[in-house]
Amino acid sequence: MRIGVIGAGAWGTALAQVAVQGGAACLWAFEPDVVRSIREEQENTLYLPGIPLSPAIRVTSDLADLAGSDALLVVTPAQHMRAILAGAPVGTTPLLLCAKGIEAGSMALMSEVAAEVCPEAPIAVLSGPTFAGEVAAGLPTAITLACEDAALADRLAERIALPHFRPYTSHDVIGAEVGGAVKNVLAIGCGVVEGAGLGRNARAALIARGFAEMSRFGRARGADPATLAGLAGLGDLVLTCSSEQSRNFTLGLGLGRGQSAASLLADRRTVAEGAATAPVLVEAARRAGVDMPIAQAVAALIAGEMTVEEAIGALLTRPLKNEAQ
Ligand SMILES: NC(=O)c1ccc[n+]([C@@H]2O[C@H](COP(=O)([O-])OP(=O)(O)OC[C@H]3O[C@@H](n4cnc5c(N)ncnc54)[C@H](O)[C@@H]3O)[C@@H](O)[C@H]2O)c1
Ligand SMILES: O=P(O)(O)OC[C@H](O)CO
Repeated sequence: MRIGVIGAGAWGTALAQVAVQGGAACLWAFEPDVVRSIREEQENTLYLPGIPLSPAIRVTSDLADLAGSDALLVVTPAQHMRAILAGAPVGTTPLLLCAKGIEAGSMALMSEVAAEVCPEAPIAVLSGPTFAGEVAAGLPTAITLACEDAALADRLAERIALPHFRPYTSHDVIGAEVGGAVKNVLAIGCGVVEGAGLGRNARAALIARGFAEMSRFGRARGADPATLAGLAGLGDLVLTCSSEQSRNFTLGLGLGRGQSAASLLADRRTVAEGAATAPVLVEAARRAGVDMPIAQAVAALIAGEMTVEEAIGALLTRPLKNEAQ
C-alpha cells in the first residue's frame, strides 16, 4: 500500500517516518524550505529538528505527486484542512484524518469537512496520545484508528503498525475526533493551572472535570463513551495535560504566568489547535445545551475577556452539584 502524507509539520513527518517502514511513503510539505531540508539533510529542521529521517521518504511540494496513493494521511492543521483537501488528488482514495480540532465557522469535525470536500473518499480517523518526537524516535506508542468500515480499519492498521507503534481499531469516528479536539482545549486549562501555581490537586480536578465535559459533549455528538475512556479521549487528555512537550499545555502555562494570548500566539510557527478550537467548541456546546465551564473559561482567557484570577474565581464559585451531573 503506497501512503501519501499531506502536511509535513511535526506529526506528518513522524507519520511518514512510521509509514515508510512498511512500504512506499510520499510526504507533501507546504513550505519549500521543509522539502529542501528533508531532501538534503534527511531532517525536518523547521518542525521536527534533531530527528534523523529515513532517506526512503519521498518529499514533494506538489500535491499532484500524491496521485496513485492507496491511502492519504491528512495531517494539516484543522483550520487549513478544507483548503488543502480541495486541491489534493483524492477521488476514491481512503483518507486517514490526523488533525485534532473543530473548524471555525462551520463548527464541523474533520470527518464532516472531508465528507463535504471529498464525497467519494472513505474516511478514517487516527487519534491518541502521540507526541510526534517520541513516535519519530521509535518510542512505544498506542493510538486509535477509527473507521465505520471495519475491513478498511484493519487494512490501514496493518499497513501502519510497527512493533513500537500500535493502532487499536474502533468503529467510532466521532468519538475519536471529539476526544482529540476537546483535550487540546483542556490542556490549555491545565497549563494555566500549572502556570498560576494552583497545585497538583487542582490539576487532577481539572483533568477529571474536563473529562466529564468531554464526555457530555461527546454524548451530544453521538460518540461511544468507551472511545472517550480510551486512547483518543482520556489517554490523550492525560498525556497533554501533564507535559511541557504539549504546545497547548505550554500556551496555557504562559497564560497562567500572566502573558496575554495575543503575545503568546503572535508569530508562532507551530500550531496550538486548542486556541482555535476553544471558541468553536464553546459555541457548539451552547447550541447543543451542553455545560462546559472549563472550556468556556479557556475560550474567555484566549479572547482576553477574563483574567486568570477571574476565570479561576468563576469556576470555583459555581453552585455545588452532584458529581455525576
Ligand atoms: N505534533 C504532535 O505531536 C501531534 C500529534 C498528534 C496530532 N497532531 C495534530 O496534527 C495536526 C498538525 O500538527 P503538527 O504538530 O504536525 O503541526 P506543526 O505545528 O508541527 O506545524 C505546523 C503545520 O502547519 C502547516 N501550515 C502552516 N500554514 C499553513 C497554511 N497556510 N496552509 C496549510 N498548512 C499550513 C505547516 O506546513 C505545518 O505542517 C494538528 O491538528 C495537531 O493537533 C500533532
Ligand atoms: O503538542 P500538542 O498539545 O498539540 O499535543 C500533541 C498531540 O496531540 C498529543 O497527542
